[in-house]
Amino acid sequence: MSTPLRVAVLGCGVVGSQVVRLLQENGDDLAARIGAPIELVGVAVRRLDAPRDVELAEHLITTDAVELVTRADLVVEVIGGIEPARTLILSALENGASVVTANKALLAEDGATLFEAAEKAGRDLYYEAAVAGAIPILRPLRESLAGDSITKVIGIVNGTTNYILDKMDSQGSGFLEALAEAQELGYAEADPTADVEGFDAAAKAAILASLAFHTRVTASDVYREGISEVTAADVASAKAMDSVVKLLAIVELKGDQVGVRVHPAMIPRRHPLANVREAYNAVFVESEAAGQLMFYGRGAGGAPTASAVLGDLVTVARHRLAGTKGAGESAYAARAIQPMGETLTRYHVAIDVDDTAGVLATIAGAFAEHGVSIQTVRQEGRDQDAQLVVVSHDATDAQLAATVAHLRSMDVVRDVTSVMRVEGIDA
Ligand SMILES: NC(=O)c1ccc[n+]([C@@H]2O[C@H](COP(=O)([O-])OP(=O)(O)OC[C@H]3O[C@@H](n4cnc5c(N)ncnc54)[C@H](O)[C@@H]3O)[C@@H](O)[C@H]2O)c1
Ligand SMILES: N[C@@H](CCO)C(=O)O
Ligand code: NA
Repeated sequence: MSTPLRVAVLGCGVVGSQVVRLLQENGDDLAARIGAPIELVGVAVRRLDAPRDVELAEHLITTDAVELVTRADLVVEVIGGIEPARTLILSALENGASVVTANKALLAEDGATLFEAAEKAGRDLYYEAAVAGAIPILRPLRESLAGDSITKVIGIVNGTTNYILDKMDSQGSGFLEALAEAQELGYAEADPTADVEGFDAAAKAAILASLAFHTRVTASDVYREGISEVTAADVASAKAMDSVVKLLAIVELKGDQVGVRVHPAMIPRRHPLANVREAYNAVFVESEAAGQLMFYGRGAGGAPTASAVLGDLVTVARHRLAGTKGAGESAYAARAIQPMGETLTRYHVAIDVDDTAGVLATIAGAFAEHGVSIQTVRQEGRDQDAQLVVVSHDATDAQLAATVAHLRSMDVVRDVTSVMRVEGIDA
């Protein structure tokens, strides 16, 4: 066998500790699969005395990540966040190391700098763990589907928010209670705002859009709404329509433009994404020749994420041994981003109205005034007032937003109790 490949792991938290565990437990198999032994030369941590979920020889632990990357052939970055992760990855590449990272926040903010550095260094930068954890989705987009034309990717790509929405739907749990459980289980980001407000899903949407459409999409290009405004009333309203609320990431090709958005949406319970429970993720891909493909599995958690990291590590190690590297960034198409206002969406709107003659026609008139056609209306009478639940046909997001603003200003409208986009039913 060849001389050992030296591996440095940066960060020993939820994911890092599982990467270290698998490296230590599966060393012989990994060596056989790669064709060279893997030698763990160090694990960079923030604090030497912090409790860790993995047994680790003391001489391997260091707080000097900068020094550690200078003595590794393969660097695994699982610290997260922008700095010092970016500087460490750049310095690893400059030193000739191949890099594996799970850091979607960094890739979505400044992937271009990292990809250019990897290209310049002639080294690999792999990041399967960054999107949908254990699910192989980036490699299928980069490699298996490289000969096809992808038209749309729609997915549940954040485990924490899916866990919260699932518990609200199935157990009537409160938002904060479900979030605390998701944090306890290791699904949430260090700052769970990234999950709850959709930043994490938006970073993943940017990465998916870049790969699917061969263009550069950054986190700031993504239209983003999180789930902090989703109420028990929204969840109940969805239930009444035999639907569920999910946080969706949707990236699609619209002519020459790329639509890229993250927001909660109601989807019918019969839709396959409706059955994605707890912290599971699922991603649908539609492409011209292959048609529809679905990827499903654990999108968060230490061991599942470490599985994707190790898969990349084996790949980049094999490349090192063969004196080659994988394909770099493919951004030749340079597409513009479609403004959210021009995106075709559908709305579900629940409205408390005065139960008087002609109210239905008045409400329908408001939709018509903004050019929005109605698909269904359900009315429930309740003493002096009534609730109307309207589901629109496809209209631009701008038309729908204007309709809701108009409804809110009307005398017959007591309250607009739920507004949510609808996905997954035929227009
Ligand atoms: N947890 C998941 O389910 C999951 C899934 C996919 C991707 N990720 C990504 O993996 C990365 C790590 O996530 P995590 O959940 O393990 O986070 P974590 O907070 O549990 O672990 C990060 C660790 O890095 C350490 N650290 C911070 N600064 C450091 C420094 N300068 N040097 C060395 N160590 C330092 C922290 O002390 C912490 O232990 C993030 O990019 C995250 O987005 C996480
Ligand atoms: N915090 C993320 C981790 C996986 O990327 C989630 O909940 O999905
Ligand atoms: Na993945």
